[in-house]
Amino acid sequence: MTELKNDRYLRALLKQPVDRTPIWMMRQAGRYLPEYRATRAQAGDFMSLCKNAELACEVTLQPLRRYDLDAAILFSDILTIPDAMGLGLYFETGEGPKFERKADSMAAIEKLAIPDPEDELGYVMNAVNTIRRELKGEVPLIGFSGSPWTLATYMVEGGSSKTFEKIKKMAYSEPKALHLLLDKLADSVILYLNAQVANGAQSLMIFDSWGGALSHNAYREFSLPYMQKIVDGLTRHADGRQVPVTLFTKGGGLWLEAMAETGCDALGLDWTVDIGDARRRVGEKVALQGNMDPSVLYGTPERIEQEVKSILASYGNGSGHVFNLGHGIHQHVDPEHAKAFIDSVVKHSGQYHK
Ligand SMILES: Cc1c2[nH]c(c1CCC(=O)O)Cc1[nH]c(c(CCC(=O)O)c1C)Cc1[nH]c(c(CCC(=O)O)c1C)Cc1[nH]c(c(C)c1CCC(=O)O)C2
Repeated sequence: MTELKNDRYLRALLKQPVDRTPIWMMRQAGRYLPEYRATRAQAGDFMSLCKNAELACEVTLQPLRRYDLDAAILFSDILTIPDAMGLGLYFETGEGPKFERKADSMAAIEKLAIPDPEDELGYVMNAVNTIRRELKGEVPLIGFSGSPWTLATYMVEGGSSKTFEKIKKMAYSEPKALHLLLDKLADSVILYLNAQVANGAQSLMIFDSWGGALSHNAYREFSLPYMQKIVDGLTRHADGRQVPVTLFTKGGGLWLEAMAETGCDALGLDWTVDIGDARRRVGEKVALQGNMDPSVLYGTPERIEQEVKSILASYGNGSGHVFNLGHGIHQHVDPEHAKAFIDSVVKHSGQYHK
């Protein structure tokens, strides 16, 4: 067990005192960085990059060499689980993820097996091990997974969707089939995340990227209960420390109180909520991560700094805030603007932790 040299990210998630607000960026290893594009070209395609532990480790570390980040995130994808279930994931340039086979009927869903994380997903565990070793205790490593609902959208639709027509049709006409799929996914995610912890992940995040597409009632039927099942099934301690769990429903601002009741440690916020209001609503129950609109990074460094100051002021004094973007960094952002963002958080957040 290596002592962490910088643990302010873990401390903030547990609302323990910190010297300044920690920061990391969703999709911090990605196409906005020229060194990422070079390593990806070397790997061939995106999934080959995920499956090569040395190269996945290299791209995980790239943003940490440039910026004062307080956490590393495993380089992988949420769609590894459906791929391991046999759906055949592939990426077509400019079109996002696609599956060769869909899970769009009771018959197809009944056939799906729960993947063994050390076997079909062994490449992810190799990456976790390699990254944890190469981080040398500098900052904690975040492991992650998609939420069952979000994974199911890709599996039923066969790829990305704007309307979620097929899965919503299933939700209202064949709810038993969808519940079976979500339940199998929750079981798969529990095994997968616990294996990530066993292999070295020090914190976990669940991406419910499409929970916000659901109605008020449907969110409580198809997304939240399965995240609850996951939270209940996770390993919460490793290496003598608590492993904090963050739930992020994009577009989930209306449901923060309900999410905070799951027993998770933190909630991710997109940019549609005011972080100070969110803090008042969830009280002492959970920490908050977020919530700058990634598009602000298209603005000037001065504009970025102004936005950072306003979010810090809205959260106010004390621990429990992990600074982040409200969603992944866009591919056409200037890496110097990402630097201005991170440097502003480092520069202005100390005053809230006196
Ligand atoms: C919905 C979702 C996916 N993947 C993920 C989510 C949840 C978060 C979110 O809401 O954005 C999660 C994800 N994907 C990736 C990470 C790596 C860690 C990080 O730096 O945050 C994480 C945490 C790498 C990636 N995952 C992907 C890339 C780009 C692939 C490339 O190099 O071409 C990266 C860096 C591919 C991917 N994978 C997925 C999409 C929609 C895409 C983009 C397709 C495109 O824009 O062409 C599914």
